[in-house]
Amino acid sequence: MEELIIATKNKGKMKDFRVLFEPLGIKISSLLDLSEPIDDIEETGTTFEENAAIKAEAICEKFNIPVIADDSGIEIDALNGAPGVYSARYAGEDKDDKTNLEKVLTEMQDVPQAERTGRFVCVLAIAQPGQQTIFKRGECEGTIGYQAIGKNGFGYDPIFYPTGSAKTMAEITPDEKNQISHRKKALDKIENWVKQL
Ligand SMILES: O=c1[nH]c(=O)c2ncn([C@@H]3O[C@H](COP(=O)(O)OP(=O)(O)OP(=O)(O)O)[C@@H](O)[C@H]3O)c2[nH]1
Ligand SMILES: [Mg+2]
Repeated sequence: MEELIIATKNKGKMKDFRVLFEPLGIKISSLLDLSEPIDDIEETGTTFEENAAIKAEAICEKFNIPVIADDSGIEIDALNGAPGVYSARYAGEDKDDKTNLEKVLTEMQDVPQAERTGRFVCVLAIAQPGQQTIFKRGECEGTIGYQAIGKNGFGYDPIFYPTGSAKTMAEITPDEKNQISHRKKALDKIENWVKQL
């Protein structure tokens, strides 16, 4: 197989995927790497599965080749599961990582440590011409900090402490993140599919 398209415009996700796909010897391209510009795909679903399917199927139909899409986010128990599927747009349609995490920190400022639990969720959808879309889910449990710490990663990584870690997801290295992340766990479940491409 020459290359696999990941139906995303998120550069942070693509960095994760490059680390994850490298050992498999597979070249991946995002929607930003293609020779023609791709219109934004509206995420009208209310679940990670629905949105991942919308993205994967739209691009699979367009190019008639296998496509993976990632729909992901952070679920915070004290916020009844928010931001959830709205993680990218939590503070507005301009999808700004910093204002998103600042909104969460403000909403969480009076929540005690014991109630600051949450998880990252990643659902991968695999769309293939003429076949039913396949879904795989990975989750990474942790707690929400009181301030943003660390420069690595993206999104909510600077406020997320994976269970058992004294460092945020943005303080650990990309390799360390990709051993424990929701994205890695979901990808592990499709490794055999990817290898047979
Ligand atoms: O700290 C984080 N570490 C992660 O590992 C992570 N994975 C997802 N997220 C958050 O969830 C949104 C996804 O929303 P999303 O799946 O709709 O993606 P997106 O709109 O950014 O890009 P696309 O793939 O749709 O083109 C992202 O923007 C982030 O805010 C993460 N935050
Ligand atoms: Mg999106």
